[in-house]
Amino acid sequence: MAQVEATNNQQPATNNQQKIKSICCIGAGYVGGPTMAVMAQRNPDIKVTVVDLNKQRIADWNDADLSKLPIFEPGLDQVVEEARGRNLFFSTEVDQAIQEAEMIFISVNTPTKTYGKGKGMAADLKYIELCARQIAEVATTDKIIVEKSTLPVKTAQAIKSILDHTGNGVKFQILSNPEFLAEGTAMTDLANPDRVLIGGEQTLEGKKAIQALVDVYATWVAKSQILTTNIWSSELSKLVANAFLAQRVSSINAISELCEATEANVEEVAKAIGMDSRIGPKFLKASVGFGGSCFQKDILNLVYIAKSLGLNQVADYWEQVILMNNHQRNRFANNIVSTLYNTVSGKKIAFLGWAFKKDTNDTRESAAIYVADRLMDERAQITVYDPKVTATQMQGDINYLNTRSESENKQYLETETDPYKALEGAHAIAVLTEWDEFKTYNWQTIYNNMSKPAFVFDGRNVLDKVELEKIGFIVQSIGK
Ligand SMILES: NC(=O)c1ccc[n+]([C@@H]2O[C@H](COP(=O)([O-])OP(=O)(O)OC[C@H]3O[C@@H](n4cnc5c(N)ncnc54)[C@H](O)[C@@H]3O)[C@@H](O)[C@H]2O)c1
Ligand SMILES: O=c1ccn([C@@H]2O[C@H](COP(=O)(O)OP(=O)(O)O[C@H]3O[C@H](CO)[C@@H](O)[C@H](O)[C@H]3O)[C@@H](O)[C@H]2O)c(=O)[nH]1
Repeated sequence: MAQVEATNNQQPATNNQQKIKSICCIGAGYVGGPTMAVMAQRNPDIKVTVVDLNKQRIADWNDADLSKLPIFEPGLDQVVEEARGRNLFFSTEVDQAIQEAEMIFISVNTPTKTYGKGKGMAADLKYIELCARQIAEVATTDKIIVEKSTLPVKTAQAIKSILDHTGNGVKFQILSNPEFLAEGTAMTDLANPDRVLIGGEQTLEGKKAIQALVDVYATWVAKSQILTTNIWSSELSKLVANAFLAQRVSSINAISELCEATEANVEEVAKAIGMDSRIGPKFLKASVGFGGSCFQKDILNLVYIAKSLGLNQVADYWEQVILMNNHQRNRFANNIVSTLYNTVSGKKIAFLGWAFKKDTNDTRESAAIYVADRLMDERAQITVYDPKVTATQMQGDINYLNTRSESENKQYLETETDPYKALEGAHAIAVLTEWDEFKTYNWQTIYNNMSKPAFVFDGRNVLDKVELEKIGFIVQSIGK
């Protein structure tokens, strides 16, 4: 990123610089909601309207009871409470919000395609295109369009082409402003970002648009942290950032298997290599595998782009990050089966955690889903406790895989809202998410109520192995 072209983000706004007064964000999801809440909180003079087609989602954002917000994110409720109704609004009136806004963020989902060309790899841009068409149809005044969603490099060209062919004289500037927040820490990431990246056309009009967005962020982000680039560098940097992060997780997970085979300890290895300032200590936590809506989707997208350009070695290199992650999940599930004397049929396996990481209710691509599916194939009886994920969500996640009928899934997958009940009578416990509360449980009571031998498979290395072994558990961790 240090190599990308820097522009004039240190310069103050000139007299003819546009000062944004009204923002609309299309998409009230995990990104649109928290991002706009912070933007509104930090810019009380700007009216920020977040719109979505999903009526229930908008109703939940407007719920007077802040515990009903559609997204669980520590600290989000306070920010919403401060700004909502003042200059932050959630609405289903998409056309009206588009018309009123000078700047429109597109923050809709860009999932992996499930059909046609690029199926299983390319990003599905149908929601993005729909937004562009709707803006083109409705807009009567000039607008700055901001790509907030994660998009393949060169998407701005397609958006521009749609917008520029309206024939009604309205002028659009397209910016790329990818979001780097991580779920569970979204509010601190947004309040104090490592960097804000803004890409735009390197023309006078493009630079003005970039400056208008820089000014929105500059009310709370130091200008030195606001990086402006050409639009393609910005689009591509988002995919590359996720690929590098995921690559670190797959790298340490690959080493975890080597550690298990050699009596090395992956945490000691991670510490030893992480103290090298060139490597750094972050994102070296071995686990049952990464999940989340972004890593897999974005790497597949990168792989697809490379393949489309005939860059097969580049594609293969990055695809390996995904293959290693799939391997790590399978390895974890297979190890449970082999340790439990090669059969889990009819045995109760209790899962602690279903979310893809702690402090979120998001389950997209969570390793828990794949581990459960594998164990259900072996006819294990799974009981899950997660402090934030609902039973409906868990059933939906398993049904989405289409491995077996919904009624069979119901038969093999149960949910408990009390962790001690979930663990009672279990043959084995599998820790799938690193929720802090798991460390505080009374493990002696849990042991007393389990079938013996009592196994723990700690897919997150969060429990105290030595203490659990003292109680009598047989504990298997990752990479040690
Ligand atoms: N989740 C994250 O942590 C994260 C972080 C950085 C970037 N991103 C990227 O941000 C984008 C959004 O991700 P998300 O997790 O917020 O998705 P999401 O599914 O939680 O939210 C997207 C929302 O857009 C709405 N929507 C879709 N089409 C619409 C339309 N035409 N008009 C109005 N609303 C529409 C959907 O109803 C949905 O509520 C994706 O490209 C993702 O890759 C996500
Ligand atoms: O050392 C680590 C770090 C993470 N993980 C796992 O990796 C996944 C992703 O974690 P994280 O990156 O913290 O959460 P996300 O919300 O998916 O955030 C990533 O994806 C977002 C969407 O693009 C980006 O904005 C963020 O910068 C990027 O960190 C989770 O399952 C984690 O448990 C590990 O197993 N070991």
